[in-house]
Order: sequence, then structure tokens, then C-alpha cells
Amino acid sequence: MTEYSCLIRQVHLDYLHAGASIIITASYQATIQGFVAKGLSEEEAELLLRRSVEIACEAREIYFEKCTEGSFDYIESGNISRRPVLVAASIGNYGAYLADGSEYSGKYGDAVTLKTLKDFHRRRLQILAKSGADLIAFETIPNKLEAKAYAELLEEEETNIPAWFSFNSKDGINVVSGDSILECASIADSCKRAVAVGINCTPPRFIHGLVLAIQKATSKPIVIYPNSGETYNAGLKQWKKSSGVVGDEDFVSYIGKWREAGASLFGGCCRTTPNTIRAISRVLSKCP
Ligand code: MET
Ligand SMILES: [Zn+2]
Repeated sequence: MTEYSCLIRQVHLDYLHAGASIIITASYQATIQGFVAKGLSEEEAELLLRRSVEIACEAREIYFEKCTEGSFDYIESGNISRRPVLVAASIGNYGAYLADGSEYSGKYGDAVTLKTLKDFHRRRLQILAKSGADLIAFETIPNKLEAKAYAELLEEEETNIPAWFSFNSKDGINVVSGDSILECASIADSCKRAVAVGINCTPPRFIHGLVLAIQKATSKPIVIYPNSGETYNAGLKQWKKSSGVVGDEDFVSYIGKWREAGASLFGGCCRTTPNTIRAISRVLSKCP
């Protein structure tokens, strides 16, 4: 386990060196139910979730302590101050736990109700909300039922940290289940703990239209972190190159357009790398 901690910490550090201001914990697919199924006790599972946040916080400390040159890059009114770095605790969708492809379809079947989803997510949310993370990242949300479950949980649990709601689309019009992006974004908009709404793990070519649509539903900041444009084969559990694939430079050529459309937080999801972040960071530092 120590060895994995080192590797994960190093990945966070690579992203910080590349210019990231928000690092997302390695808890997306880490669930209490999943760990217990692997033979861990509930206490051990909870410990691992907390550890995912600790590792990201450790990376931030190392970065601030050892890399003063890179981290003191934010200059305001003649004073040099440290670039803020936030730790976002990731919560992946119910389908990511099922690992049966529904992560990217949002089709959970009629047996899965709002209550099922709330019961599934409640404990992990409670733990991550009190873990020292700066915010919760609800990622790759595939349908409005899950968005509603998150919004209700935040309210019921009186969660005291903010959250972002990030949806997933494969056609640039709706979220992956076919639910309307407008309705999904409206759920996030009415949630007082939601500080940003957006899209992740979606091919870059679909982002522009989605940003415009989200803007109709909310005035909250829009967060965008697309994937590389490759497609995931859930059966083979492999990413497949497809025609829409974009390299780091192409990826960043979109940034200006997304910014103009109204997005304000940018990053990369699956199959992007610290190099993608480096390229984004370079482009943004040149923008006024
Ligand atoms: N933050 C998550 C990860 O990098 C998002 C996954 S999207 C399928 O694994
Ligand atoms: Zn992804």
C-alpha cells in the first residue's frame, strides 16, 4: 500500500508541476462497498478513502515546500503570493462501482431508485466531506437521478464543503443516459452547496455546445475537463483510438473557444496527461 501511496502522490505532484490548481483524489472508483467485496472491513475501506485525500494533501505540501519557484507565481499588486491549490475529493457514479459499462450509459434499470443511489453514496460522501478536502467533485454524472441523489445528500447531510457537479455526454446534446443537460444542470443550479457545474470525460468536440447549454441553466462557474476523444470499450475494459482523438496542442486550441462560450475551469479527464495540463496552463497564462 505504501508503494501505491508514493505512486499516487507522485502523479499529483506531476500535475502540480504542470500547473494544475486543483488536484482530484484517487477515490473515483474507490467505494466502501467495492472494498468490502474484496475482503476489507468497513473501517479499512473508510481509512482508504481518507487516505486518498491525505495523499493529495501531502503532494500539495511537498509542492509548496520544495518548489517555491513554481508555486509563487501569482503576483498581485506588486506582492508575490502563492498560487492556490485545492484538493477535490472525487466521487464516481454508481456505474463506476458496478463496472458493467453503465458508468458511461447511466442506464441502471428500474430497480435502481433515488433511494438506492442515496444509500449507496451517503457514507462515502460523509467521509470525504470531513476528510480535509477543499471540495467534493461529483464526476461523470450520467443521469438526472444521480444528480438529484447528490443534491439531496448534500442537503440532508448538511455537508459543510462545496461541491461541483460534472456530467458526461456522448453526443454533445444530452448527458449519456439521454436526460437533458439543461435539466441536469438545473438540479445542480438549485443546490446551494454546488459551486460549479460542468462536463468531464466527454470528447472535446462536444464541449462547446454543452457549455452554451449549461449556461442557460446556471450562472455558476462552468468546469470543463474532457477526455482525449478516445472511446472506452466497457466489455474489453480498454480505451480505443477513434476518429475524434485530439493531441495536447489540438486540445488546447479549443480552450479559447470554451472560455468565450463561458467556461472558467479547465482540465483533462481520461487519457489526458500532465502534458495536457501543461499546455492548457500555458494557454491560460497568455490570456488576459
Ligand atoms: N477523476 C476520475 C479519474 O481520473 C475520472 C474518471 S472519468 C471516467 O479516474
Ligand atoms: Zn474520465
